[in-house]
Amino acid sequence: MAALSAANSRAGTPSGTPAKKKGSAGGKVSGTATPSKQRGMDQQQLDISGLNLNSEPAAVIVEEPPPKLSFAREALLQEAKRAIEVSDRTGKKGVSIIVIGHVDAGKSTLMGRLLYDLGRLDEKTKRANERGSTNAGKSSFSWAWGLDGTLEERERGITMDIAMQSLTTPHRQITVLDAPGHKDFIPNMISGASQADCALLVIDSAVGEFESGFERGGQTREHLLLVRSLGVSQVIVAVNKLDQVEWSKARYDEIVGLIKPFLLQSGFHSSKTSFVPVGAYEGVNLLSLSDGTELKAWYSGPTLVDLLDKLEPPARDVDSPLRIPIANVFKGQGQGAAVSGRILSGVVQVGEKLRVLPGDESGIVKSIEVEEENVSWAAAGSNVNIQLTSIDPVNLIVGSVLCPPTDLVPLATSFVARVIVFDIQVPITAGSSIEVYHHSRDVPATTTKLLATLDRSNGKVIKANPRVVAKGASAELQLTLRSTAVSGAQSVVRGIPMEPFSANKDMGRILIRRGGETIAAGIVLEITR
Ligand SMILES: Nc1nc2c(ncn2[C@@H]2O[C@H](COP(=O)(O)OP(=O)(O)OP(=O)(O)O)[C@@H](O)[C@H]2O)c(=O)[nH]1
Repeated sequence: MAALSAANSRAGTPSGTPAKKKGSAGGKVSGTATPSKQRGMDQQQLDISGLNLNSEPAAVIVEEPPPKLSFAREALLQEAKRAIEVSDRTGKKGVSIIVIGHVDAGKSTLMGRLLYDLGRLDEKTKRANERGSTNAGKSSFSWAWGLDGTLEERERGITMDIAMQSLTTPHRQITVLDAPGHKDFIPNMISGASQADCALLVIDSAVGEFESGFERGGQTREHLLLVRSLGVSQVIVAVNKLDQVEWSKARYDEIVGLIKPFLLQSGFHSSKTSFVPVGAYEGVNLLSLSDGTELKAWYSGPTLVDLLDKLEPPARDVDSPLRIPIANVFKGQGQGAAVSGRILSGVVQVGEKLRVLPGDESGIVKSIEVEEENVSWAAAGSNVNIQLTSIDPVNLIVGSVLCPPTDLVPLATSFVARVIVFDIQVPITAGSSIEVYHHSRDVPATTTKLLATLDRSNGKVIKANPRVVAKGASAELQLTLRSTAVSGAQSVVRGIPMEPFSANKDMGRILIRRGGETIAAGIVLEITR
């Protein structure tokens, strides 16, 4: 977990020649804290830098000459396509997964144990985590400590933000985003899900626990709906803690029987869903079934790693203009800053000038890091850390989008969206106050018009200008952003950099929340202002 500590490493997807292999602790780059250093950073400092509230007077900036471009645009595209083709044919394919599930289902334990079994967590750290968690009276959380890095997360025994790790299976290089299960942290989970290709849903099979996670208000359903709405189409369901139900096949079958129809209803294709029985704490059926005597009596299917190893890598939209929504900002002393995020489309190279939207500022790419390695370029589908120079860090904000100065993302303050309404109790009416989520950005908005309710199967209008939109409906809504200015301040609405779904799928998805509850998800049809 430990979200702000993010970026232990990033998805291994085609990118330029590694310039330098770095140690996992990362190094200091030109006096700026690199993302991999963030784990050790003071929490308050991180929060402040994320919010851009730093009131320190600006330091005198001595400009270093910006790096030069290595490739002309066409040559870069050719190089990227060639490298992707070679990597797909011969190398390990890169995929990003988000680990989701109800609070305490065992997500961090499962990932901590898997990292250990795959050799990514060394014996010394494992023992330190065992000692630390035992001393804190939380010995059952020792595996989770591998991911739950902040003091508060360890004290509370819950994940609060997205932690990022990478692991390698025989044919895949996997970036793992461990999402918080607690409902208060759903916005962090939304930000993580928009960087993922696949989901790993962890279910607690204990009697009563599965039920409370799956019933209305539980996070199992909400997480599944959210990730599907954000474009994730593959899901592996790990039915965990089977040791607590004596490895009962009947219980496993019961859970699979209830989750399967829900996955289909939520829009997952059955060929892209799989189920696996596991015991995360003991490491049963993660890498092998060898310790699972009771499980072996009735299960001989794939292990979790077998399933991870078959995940389909994302389609890479290399030809479209570059789009990188900023998921995290890491500021250090002096000029520039590092940002992390997923390249949704296009290719980026060192030396390139990038515009930050919203706003008028541009920066120059000083370095790019993918999977703990500095590379000269990176393409769509990669999760990157980018060091930007020639820009005041105050202009780098979580939720902004990096793009080429010649191909700007439209800034929307009012738009039409087609949405699916979740299982809500109070229907949506015109003039309702809501919040729009787009990647890592959330902005207050109003449902200015209810344009139509639609038939979910064929998209035909059922009723134009309906008075309300109720649960389960599909509808077209006009949404308008509201100002976040406090009273007395000048009211300025900062637009969201977004594109219609027809132009760029990943830039055209939104979620709508109200009062801490996700009420609808949808796609942007048209930007009206
Ligand atoms: N018996 C048993 N307990 C487990 C297993 N896996 C996890 N646990 C326990 O479940 C509790 C919660 O585990 P976490 O890994 O923190 O759960 P989580 O889903 O990451 O929690 P949040 O991120 O806060 O939602 C801990 O006490 C774990 O030891 C398992 O296979 N068997």
